[in-house]
Amino acid sequence: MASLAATDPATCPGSLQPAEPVIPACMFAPDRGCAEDPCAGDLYGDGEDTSTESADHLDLSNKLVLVSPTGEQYDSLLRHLRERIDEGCGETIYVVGLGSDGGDYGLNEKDMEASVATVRSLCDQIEADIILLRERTESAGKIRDYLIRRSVGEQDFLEVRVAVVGNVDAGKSTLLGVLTHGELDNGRGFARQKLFRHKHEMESGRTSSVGNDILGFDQEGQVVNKPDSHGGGLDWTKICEKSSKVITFIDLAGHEKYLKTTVFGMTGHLPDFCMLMVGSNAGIVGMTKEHLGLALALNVPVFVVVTKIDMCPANILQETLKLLQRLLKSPGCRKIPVLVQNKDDVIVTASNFSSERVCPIFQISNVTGENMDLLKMFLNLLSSRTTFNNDEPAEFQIDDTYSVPGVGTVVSGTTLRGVIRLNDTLLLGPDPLGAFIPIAVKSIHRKRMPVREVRGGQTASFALKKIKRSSIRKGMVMVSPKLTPQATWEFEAEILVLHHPTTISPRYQAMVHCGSIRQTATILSMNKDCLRTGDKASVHFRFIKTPEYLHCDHKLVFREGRTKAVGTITKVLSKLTDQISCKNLIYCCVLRQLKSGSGGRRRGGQRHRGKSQNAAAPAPAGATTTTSTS
Ligand SMILES: Nc1nc2c(ncn2[C@@H]2O[C@H](COP(=O)(O)OP(=O)(O)OP(=O)(O)O)[C@@H](O)[C@H]2O)c(=O)[nH]1
Repeated sequence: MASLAATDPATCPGSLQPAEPVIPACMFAPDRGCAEDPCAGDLYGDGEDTSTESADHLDLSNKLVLVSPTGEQYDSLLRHLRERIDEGCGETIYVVGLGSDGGDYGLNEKDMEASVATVRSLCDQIEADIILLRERTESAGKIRDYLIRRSVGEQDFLEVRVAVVGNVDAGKSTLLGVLTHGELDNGRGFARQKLFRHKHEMESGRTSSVGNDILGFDQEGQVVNKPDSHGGGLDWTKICEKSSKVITFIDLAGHEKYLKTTVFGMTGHLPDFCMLMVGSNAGIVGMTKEHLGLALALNVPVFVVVTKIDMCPANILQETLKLLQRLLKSPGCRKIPVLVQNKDDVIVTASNFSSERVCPIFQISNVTGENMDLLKMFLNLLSSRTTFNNDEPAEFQIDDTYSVPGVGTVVSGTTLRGVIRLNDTLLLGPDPLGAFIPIAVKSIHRKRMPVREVRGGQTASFALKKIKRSSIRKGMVMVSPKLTPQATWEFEAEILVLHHPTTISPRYQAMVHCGSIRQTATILSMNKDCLRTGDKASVHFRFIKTPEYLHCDHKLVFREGRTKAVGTITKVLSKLTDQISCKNLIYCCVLRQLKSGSGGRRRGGQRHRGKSQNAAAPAPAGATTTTSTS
């Protein structure tokens, strides 16, 4: 069984035995191969898992249950598989030959054949494709892992979003160039040239914008991307048509000066996973910890890709891996780092990845292509974390707007829940007064491909009827009229200050990122006098420019320069009375400061900018009329 400890430097050039003991990959294996496995019960994921028996009372824990199931057992197995596919957003890894009832593992040839025939028949019933991932031999025979993925038509594909972060020069753009264009790098920026979107990026070699690149996998798990032989461009429509799964990479800038864009990419583009890139020669430098912290704060599962192993001396690589593992295991991260070295490790880590605690680490070279196949296999096995329900009222968050000649105003973003169909009328808002207006969807594109509908978890662009681009901004939403949406100026959040040079106190202003909302907010009050790095508090915020559409439990990032806080919205103050009482609170605050003569003076490191006066001024128009015009 693969494990870090089993690494042989001789067989894996450039990769060395880490000095620290690390968790073996088999700890998470569905086969419970490690006797010392303390969490096997929780992480066990094979087809005969008894944990889902709530669906029915039948015992499906015997490895032979698939050989010749009774009618009742068959129905039960079908229900069980359906549930797992729904949970996995359209796919699951199914293990044949592994009972959870304590017997020997493995099936003989004949029983395996019969079991696989049963699984195939189950897959036919639910219209799913089945791909063999691996076969291994145990004491009583063979065990096989299959990927079962719901079949999708030409117009449909499973969608997984991966945010790509890491310090400048870690090789982010290069890896995306290599993955999506299928050509290796030359170590001097060849592969990344295909991705740069702005002239200055081409010249400086630095990513500044949020870029989207796609990688399609067909039903067999093979990459379908075929760059055009002339311009080297990718035909997204062709990729999507041929793919059963499309990975969208959200390529985020590594340089600190583009942190605002990076935070927006992480909050506004709703990544399912985060790929943290680390240059093996440079190690954990610059923005690496910052980006990791951001992903952890937003509860996005992270996997790490260590690049440039072709040019890194063995001792430096070892040092980087050691520091990386120490960082991941530290109390702030509480991850279980697992070094991925072969296909078994890929399957084991991918099937346990959504647990958020496992953190797979890949070591790759964009120049030689070493271990690229493992990374691709892992990407193909990742499943979306957004489950969707057809019956939920639709909600779509806007992260960009365009004016397309001949089409009109187009908005792009992510469908958070429900289904949006062509010609649906949704409510768009909030406008500066907090109002929502009815708007019809003229056409829908997914990855540049025209479609008739989009579902929760999918990104899309909508052409809208009779609306100017200037009246739409990032952070607005389009929602089903059933939701009777309300905009709000104020909210409460539990926040944790990750970094601040001095102290934060009421009237402090900073940029709030929440989903695709990006707006300055003022702290009106909090349950502590002031906040320092590491402090937690319940804080009352107020947007300074326009009201926004918010939900409780949404994650937020609050930042200004190097100051950063993360948190969760606990209360949305949308009622008129709430807001009036908050206005009173502001006046009291101003009065108190006038009396004490401290008005306008800097307190505890808080920054007073022109804008901060807005906070203490009477609420702007619309503040008292929280809203809903449908
Ligand atoms: N030898 C070698 N060079 C690499 C590898 N990966 C990337 N490079 C080189 O490293 C340099 C930086 O790579 P980029 O992809 O631009 O780095 P980045 O992380 O996207 O940087 P920003 O966009 O500025 O955040 C380029 O010259 C690449 O050719 C690798 O695996 N091996």
